[in-house]
Amino acid sequence: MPVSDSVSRPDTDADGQRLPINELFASLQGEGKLAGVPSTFVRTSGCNLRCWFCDSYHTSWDPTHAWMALDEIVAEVETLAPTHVVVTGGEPLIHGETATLLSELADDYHLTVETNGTLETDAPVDLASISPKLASSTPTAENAPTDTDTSVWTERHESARIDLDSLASLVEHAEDFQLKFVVTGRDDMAEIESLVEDVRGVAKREIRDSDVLLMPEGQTQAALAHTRTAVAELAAEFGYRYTPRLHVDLWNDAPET
Ligand SMILES: C[S@@+](CC[C@H](N)C(=O)[O-])C[C@H]1O[C@@H](n2cnc3c(N)ncnc32)[C@H](O)[C@@H]1O
Ligand SMILES: Nc1nc2[nH]cc(C(=O)O)c2c(=O)[nH]1
Ligand code: SF4
Ligand SMILES: [Mg+2]
Repeated sequence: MPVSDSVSRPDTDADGQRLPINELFASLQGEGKLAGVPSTFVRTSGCNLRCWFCDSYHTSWDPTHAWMALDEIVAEVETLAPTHVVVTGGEPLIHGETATLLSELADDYHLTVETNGTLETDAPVDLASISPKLASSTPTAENAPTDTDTSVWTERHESARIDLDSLASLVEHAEDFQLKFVVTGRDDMAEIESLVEDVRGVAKREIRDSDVLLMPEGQTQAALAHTRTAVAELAAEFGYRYTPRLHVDLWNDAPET
């Protein structure tokens, strides 16, 4: 269960269901099995985790957003050209309304959900893009992207970051899935191997090595320059797939890309 999404809901809900939207834009899918595919991104705000490296700081550590009615979101998606929609965050599955949005889009769009894998959904999903968070993602006083005391999040993040039942449910539920790990270096590999085996043990669906993707940690082109070659070589060595971060290669850390 989410421990806190850091998003206070408005008092009234006269306009029907709404979601806190941080940004909504068309770009190319930059990560994973569909890298390069023109896609519309709907980024919800609020997260139940606090990765120290989060590249969407304004949806997790310091959430900002406009409350948009689901009809408004669908209308905005319809003004954009892509036939693929990526619902991301923050953690989109902390909001029950995300399932309604996905249902409303399902007939007309290919739907990817980017999720940290701690929550289940019964919504229609074509690609569950699951990014389980490793021990190396846990915030500490040294690495947290804020000066305020984050010790409460060190504990919350560490205790909430892996939920095997949710991981298995997401793997089983969607048309297709990927397990997309953010890799900081070789020290992450033992945990990845053991977690993949654990999920294989509970999921009633085959998880091929080609469903396991290693993605270099890095929010900027300069940071990725330090990680991508080593992570690509780890993928080759362990037999997993490598995914670039095309959007960072192309547009660095610009918003709405
Ligand atoms: C901002 S998250 C939102 C979705 C969800 N909360 C999650 O973590 O999967 C979108 C994707 O960016 C990845 N990500 C976030 N910060 C990153 C970083 N510094 N380097 C590489 N990938 C990162 C996440 O692992 C996830 O795959
Ligand atoms: N171009 C682009 N591709 C992405 N794939 C996953 C993203 C995300 O933030 O979830 C993302 C993103 O922010 N931009
Ligand atoms: S789970 Fe996703 S949105 Fe939440 S802090 Fe980690 S990378 Fe950011
Ligand atoms: Mg992103």
